[in-house]
This record gives sequence, C-alpha cells and structure tokens, in this order.
Amino acid sequence: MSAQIEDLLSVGQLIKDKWKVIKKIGGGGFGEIYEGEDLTTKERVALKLESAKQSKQVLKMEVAVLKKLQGKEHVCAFICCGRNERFNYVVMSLQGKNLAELRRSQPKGCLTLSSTLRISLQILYAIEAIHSVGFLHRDIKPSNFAMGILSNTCRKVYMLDYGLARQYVNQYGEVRQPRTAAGFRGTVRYASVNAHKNKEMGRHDDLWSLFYMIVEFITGALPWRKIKEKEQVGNLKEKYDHTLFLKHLPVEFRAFLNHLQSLTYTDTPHYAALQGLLMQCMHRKGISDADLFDWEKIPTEMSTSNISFTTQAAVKEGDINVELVINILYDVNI
Ligand SMILES: Nc1ncnc2c1ncn2[C@@H]1O[C@H](COP(=O)(O)OP(=O)(O)OP(=O)(O)O)[C@@H](O)[C@H]1O
Repeated sequence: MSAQIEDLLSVGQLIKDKWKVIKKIGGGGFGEIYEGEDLTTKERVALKLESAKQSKQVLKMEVAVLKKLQGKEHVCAFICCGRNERFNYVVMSLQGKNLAELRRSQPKGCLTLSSTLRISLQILYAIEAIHSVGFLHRDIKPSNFAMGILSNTCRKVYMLDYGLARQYVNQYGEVRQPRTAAGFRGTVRYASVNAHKNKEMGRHDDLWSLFYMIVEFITGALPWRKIKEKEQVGNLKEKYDHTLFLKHLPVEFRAFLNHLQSLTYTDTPHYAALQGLLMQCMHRKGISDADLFDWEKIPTEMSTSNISFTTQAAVKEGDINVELVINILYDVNI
C-alpha cells in the first residue's frame, strides 16, 4: 500500500502574501498545479510546484525555458518563481482545458479535421518557437497543450511543461554532438521510434510526437493505445507501416510524413513547408479560422451516447510518463 502523499499547498493558503490558492488543478508527473489569484489585481494564475525533497528536480529547467520563450506566441506569461524549504514554485498565466481533456469530451473521442488542422498549425508554431531558442520540448503530447481561458485567448493553443526540455545547441548555436546513448524521455504513447531506441532526440522527434497526436485527434486512437510496456510499444512502432495512417488523413499528410521520415538528428525541419501543408489542406477543405472548434459547438442528442468504453479506458492508460514510473520504481535520476 502506498502512503498518502500530502499536497504541498491547501486552498486559501498564500504564496509570498500575493497569490491565494483557489483550487488544485493537477498533480502532474513531477509536481502539483494549482489555480491561484493575485490578491491585488484579481488576475487568475497557475502555480506550479515541486517538492524540495524530490530526487528529480525539473522546475529549474521549466523556468529557464519559460523565461527564454517570453514574448513568443503560444507561451504562458512568466510571472514569478521562488523556493522555500518545502517546495520550488513558478507562477505563470492560467490557461484552460488541455487538448487531451478536450478530445476525450468529444463524441467517439475524435476531433474534426477542421479543429485538428487549426490546433496542429498552432502547435507547429509553438514547436518551432521552442526550437528557435535552442531547446527541444521532448514531451509533446495533448495534455501539454491547453486552450487559453480569457475571451481573447480561448481560441489560442498554449504549450505547457518544459520540465523535460533539453538544449540541443551549444554556445555557438551549433547542434550539439549526439550522445551515443541517451535515456528515454517523454511519454510512451507519443514517443518517436528514435526515442524508444534511446537515441539522442532531435527536433524531428518533437514533430513525430505531433504527427502521432494528429492521428489520434482524427481517428480517436493510436494502434498501440492498449499496450503498457514501453519496449512492446517501441517494437510495434518500429514495425508499423506508417503509411497506413494516411488512409485516415487528407492527402497533404503524405508529404508531411515523407518529410518527417527524411529527417535525421542534425537536420533543421522545414517548419514552413509543414505549416504550408496544413494551410493548403485547410484551404482545399474550405476550413476557416472563424469556424467553431468542436468544443465550442452546442452538443446534440447524439453526442455522448456513442463514446466507446475502450476508447475512454485507453486514453487513461496511454498517458504514462515513463520517467515518473521509473523514478517511482527505482528512485533513480534519469
Ligand atoms: N499554466 C497552466 N494553466 C492551466 N493549467 C495548467 C497550466 N500548466 C499546467 N496545467 C495543467 O496541469 C497539467 C499538468 O501540467 P504539467 O504538464 O506542466 O505538469 P507535469 O507535472 O509535468 O505533468 P505531466 O507529467 O502530466 O506532463 C496539464 O496537463 C494542464 O492541464
């Protein structure tokens, strides 16, 4: 039996006499997330905490990358950070529901092509932005993207969680030499074949994870959704004929997949070409930015009756953060 781990904060508690804890919104792999309120401005904020005792400290990386990304679109505003004897914390702008929750809330657990293309385009810009400041995200997955919460941000996608980020360039801006073996980082369901093989991850690996996200948004599931074991998922992905996905995707994704398959560690992805493919597809299908997102539509009678049990269950089990599991099992620093 595992001991009940106490929350680092409780509702009503103050941080730095400035931010009041409103409610807990998540207990992620490496910490806790709370909604808070700035007592002076009444602005709603997100408070992300990690225990000072935790063996794997990731908040330092989170703060470093978040600061580097300030001023870019699709990035939360950095407000403050600090530490005390119990925890490290970062205060940032609060966002809304993440894309994993939004997909699951849809009938059959799928998004329409219209919503998928428009959010994927924004995610591509976000990935390009983090790469442009010299970092890889290394945990691209639906729960690491959220829609804004304000009237002027609720149609914008925000990238979250830089705890597993890694600098891929040296001080001269050159791509670092790849290590011969690197530990697995990321989340099994969305990890690239490269990541499964413990190869040094590059910019293309973040894009592979986006590709898997797109397939899941459109079809509601990935072929390895029910497999828990990391090695087994890796083997299946390696053997899997990825062109089979193209049956479910618009023709533009042939070129998208071809480009991903052509990339190696050192290559700079052609972000503009990938963005152009998504835009071309939107244009061809008559999709407009003004269209409603799936979650903005008023639900019809049908909407909840068709959700398959297996899809819902699969969603839960796929979101395993391997690093967390390994940390719990062996208490090792990866
Ligand atoms: N700024 C924010 N505003 C609103 N919600 C947030 C914010 N940051 C994170 N969250 C929510 O908390 C969840 C976990 O956050 P995050 O991924 O940063 O933490 P984590 O500990 O690394 O979790 P995981 O291991 O699941 O990736 C997110 O999926 C998101 O729903």
